[in-house]
Amino acid sequence: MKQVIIATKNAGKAREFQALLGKRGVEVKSLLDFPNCPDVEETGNTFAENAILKAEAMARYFNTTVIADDSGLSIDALGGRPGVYSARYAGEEKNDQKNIAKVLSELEGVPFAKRTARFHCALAVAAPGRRTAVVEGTCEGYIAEKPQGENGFGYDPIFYIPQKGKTMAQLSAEEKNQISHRAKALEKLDKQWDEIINGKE
Ligand SMILES: O=c1nc[nH]c2c1ncn2[C@H]1C[C@H](O)[C@@H](COP(=O)(O)OP(=O)(O)OP(=O)(O)O)O1
Ligand SMILES: [Mg+2]
Repeated sequence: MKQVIIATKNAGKAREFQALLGKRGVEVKSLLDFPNCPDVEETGNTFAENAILKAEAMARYFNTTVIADDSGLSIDALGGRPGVYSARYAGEEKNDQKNIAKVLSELEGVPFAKRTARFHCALAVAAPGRRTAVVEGTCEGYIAEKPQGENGFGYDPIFYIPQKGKTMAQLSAEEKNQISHRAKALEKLDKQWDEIINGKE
């Protein structure tokens, strides 16, 4: 089976890539399989910039093709925050519960119709000696009044999808993987997929 390294230390993302790429006949390794690999500082101003930073650093480190995901939540009533700061919104410890609590308290009193938000995902594909490719996907929804559901990760319990009448965390993994920002971004790599996994290294 073909293998690809996803440059993430986020177990939730890794699980989703395993499902999404498994369907495409590709086995996924994440940085959780390489506990000694270095951390990459996310100093970019956009999801794309951060995805490129992570993918290129890890492509150099492993000397092979690497895909990185930089993603997050943009809330209109908060001027697009937490955005690229989604993971560390309530502090460097990157605690999902604390991040959710901070968002909910900032949105206190904001009526449902004004709680529009979207998940963004930028994927960068980097390989030694090749130009890095970037694709992006989004998923539209509303910020719920309180967390609901146990599935997924991150902000999923407060991300309400009107078409489903559920939060992202109330969807099964299969359902999330049909509509998520990550799935949409990955679809845009499908035409290049053969080249990505068979590319010269
Ligand atoms: O499908 C999602 N469902 C819920 N929340 C999500 C999703 N996708 C991203 N998010 C949130 C989680 C984290 O707060 C931030 C990602 O931050 P981001 O820097 O890209 O990932 P990370 O630091 O957790 O792992 P890594 O950089 O090693 O890939 O956005
Ligand atoms: Mg990160």
